[in-house]
Amino acid sequence: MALLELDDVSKAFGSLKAVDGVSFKVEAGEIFGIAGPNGSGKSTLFNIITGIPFGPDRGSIRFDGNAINGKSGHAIAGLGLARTFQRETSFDGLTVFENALIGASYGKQEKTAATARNAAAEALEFVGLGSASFGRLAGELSVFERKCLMLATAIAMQPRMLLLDEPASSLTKPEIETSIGLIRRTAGRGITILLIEHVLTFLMSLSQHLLVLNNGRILAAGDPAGVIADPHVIEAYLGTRRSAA
Ligand SMILES: Nc1ncnc2c1ncn2[C@@H]1O[C@H](COP(=O)(O)OP(=O)(O)OP(=O)(O)O)[C@@H](O)[C@H]1O
Repeated sequence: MALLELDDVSKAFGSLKAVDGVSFKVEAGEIFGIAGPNGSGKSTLFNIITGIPFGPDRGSIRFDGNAINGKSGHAIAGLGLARTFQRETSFDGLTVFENALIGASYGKQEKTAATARNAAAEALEFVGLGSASFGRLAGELSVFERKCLMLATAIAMQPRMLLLDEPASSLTKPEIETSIGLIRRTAGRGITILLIEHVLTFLMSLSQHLLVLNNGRILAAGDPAGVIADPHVIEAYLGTRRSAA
């Protein structure tokens, strides 16, 4: 059984079909990449999977055997599905440790206060925000550190699956390399990863499966090398993106 399964899922904003009849499966343990031009529906897809801030208009979404369409974002997170956001999102007035502790308080497993603190500390160390960073205010971190904090907060939830929305955006080349290693190591913890990214080298180096969206619909999906060689993909996406990636 797939860990995540979408069947004919759609979401419209007025007459705009942002996600239009999308079906795919993500197997446990894989890194599954999603590409597509600006406005193709990638973030909306993440929103409707996680229920943050809204679910789909129609279609079925199953996670770990549970129907999750229509459930609240809180309930979905509680089943072990965590996400990060395209823009660095943290509680800027709280410390690094307090942010991760909030993540650790969510998630599938009930945690005692001590277990939650351990999960928060371990996740922060894992992403490279060592104990010297714990007392810093999140709002004072660099963009890269804020992305690491967002990842640590999600990992502290101890999810089965993590949805990463453009983790490489606004990063320098060395930071992108570090981020690739970090995502590989995150998958190595047994966390299944669904990854949206514009930087194609990033997606290609990480993903076992690749899906390309265009105008809310699936343009191509499958083995990454085959997908990026698809003429429809080259026309709709890579033709304008390859030089920028
Ligand atoms: N809350 C909303 N209300 C109205 N329209 C929306 C809303 N969210 C997204 N859209 C529209 O839905 C379409 C898909 O947007 P979405 O953000 O999902 O695309 P994307 O592929 O993630 O784009 P990008 O790569 O630029 O982040 C766009 O036309 C966008 O303007």
